[in-house]
Amino acid sequence: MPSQVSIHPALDGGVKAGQANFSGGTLVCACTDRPVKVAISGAIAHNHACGCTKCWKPNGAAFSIVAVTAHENVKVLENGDKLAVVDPDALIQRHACEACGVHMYGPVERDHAFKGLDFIHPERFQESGWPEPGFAAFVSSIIESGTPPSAMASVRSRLKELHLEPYDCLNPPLMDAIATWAAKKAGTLRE
Ligand SMILES: N[C@@H](CCC(=O)N[C@@H](CSCO)C(=O)NCC(=O)O)C(=O)O
Ligand SMILES: [Zn+2]
Ligand SMILES: [Zn+2]
Repeated sequence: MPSQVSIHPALDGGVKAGQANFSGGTLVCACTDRPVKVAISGAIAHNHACGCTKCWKPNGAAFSIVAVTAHENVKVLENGDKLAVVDPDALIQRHACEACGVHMYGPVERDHAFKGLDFIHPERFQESGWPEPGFAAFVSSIIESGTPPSAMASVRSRLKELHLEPYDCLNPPLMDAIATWAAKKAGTLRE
């Protein structure tokens, strides 16, 4: 039954619409003692559910909720000494709280279409109203974290029911942006 498949605790009851004019807030990790706090002073974009193994997910979630914001919007407010980069070789330099594991922000500093953007998890905002996820990315990747392949039809069906169109990479606008950047860099596209 599609409705029995769990996607993420914040989405399973239906995707709650956010506010289009949301202009940031404070991200807080899961620690009760000395929580890490990060200010986001601007809009977020491209919010999506992500099934990849690299994004932080709460316990029991098959998908993360992840969006981007401009790097200049990100400022560590409190307890930044608890942060460490999860994988220094990754494109996204995910800064995680070493005590609770929550990823607080992940800048892209490498020469890439996403350079200058930071990946963040809007569900960690202490404020409500963040724009809801609009699609599901890296859906097939949930198999890599243990979802049986036989469950994938139900998962995709449930994502569609939640109006989160499933893609096995990013959605077409983001894939087009990556390809456009690559083509311009290679000199095959000049417009
Ligand atoms: N199958 C792999 C996919 C990992 C992956 O490529 N993740 C994407 C999406 S993260 C948010 O949308 C990505 O861009 N990763 C770059 C990075 O992690 O630095 C898996 O599941 O591990
Ligand atoms: Zn923490
Ligand atoms: Zn991901």
